[in-house]
Amino acid sequence: MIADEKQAKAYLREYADDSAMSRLSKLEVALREENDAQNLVSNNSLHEMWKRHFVDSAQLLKHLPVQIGSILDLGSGAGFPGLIIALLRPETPVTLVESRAKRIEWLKYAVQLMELKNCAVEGARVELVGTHPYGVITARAFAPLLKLLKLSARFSTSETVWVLPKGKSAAQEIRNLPPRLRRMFHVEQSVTSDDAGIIVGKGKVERA
Ligand SMILES: C[S@@+](CC[C@H](N)C(=O)[O-])C[C@H]1O[C@@H](n2cnc3c(N)ncnc32)[C@H](O)[C@@H]1O
Repeated sequence: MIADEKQAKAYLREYADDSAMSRLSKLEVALREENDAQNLVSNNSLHEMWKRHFVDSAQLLKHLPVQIGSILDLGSGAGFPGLIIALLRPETPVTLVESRAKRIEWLKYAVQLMELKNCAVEGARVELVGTHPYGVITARAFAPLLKLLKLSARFSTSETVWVLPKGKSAAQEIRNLPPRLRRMFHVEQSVTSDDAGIIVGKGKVERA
């Protein structure tokens, strides 16, 4: 389990070269500033930004397939997890979907600041985004699992991998699914909290 910011940086070092580490530092400074103007992340997470946001996002990489067509992050908000995944998987196209105007502006700024050529911001409600197949669908703190699946089923194929950080509720949310969906998903342990789980699954959601 990652205990503190020092361990969080050491964890990220396994995925990030010097350039990526320096871009994470830039993101940290910019996010602190922007958080004064809009509430992007909770103030009590600011003293543990590397653990609570950067590692919490980067840990999803170990659940992704080696070959991915492209990644969809729903309700990206401050940019987690999509912004961090885009930084650490520069060869993979990542789309961040966010509906709130100030957050869309922030995400566009952060993509530029971090010089991410593989990251697009779709500034719209998920319901209005054009249907394309994605290799990976992710979302953190976006919606309860069943609602999330209803909103994003049309982006999935038989090869889609779902990677959904969910906190304490992960196992219960799977139990609440109808049986045909329940079979698709399991919970992996988070490295940022003993209590937190990541819902991982594969396949097309036909009807949620
Ligand atoms: C609680 S925040 C989580 C942000 C980020 N994923 C994180 O974990 O830090 C949820 C975000 O989803 C966005 N959102 C909610 N409903 C949406 C929708 N239907 N389409 C697109 N974005 C949505 C909100 O504007 C908000 O920024």
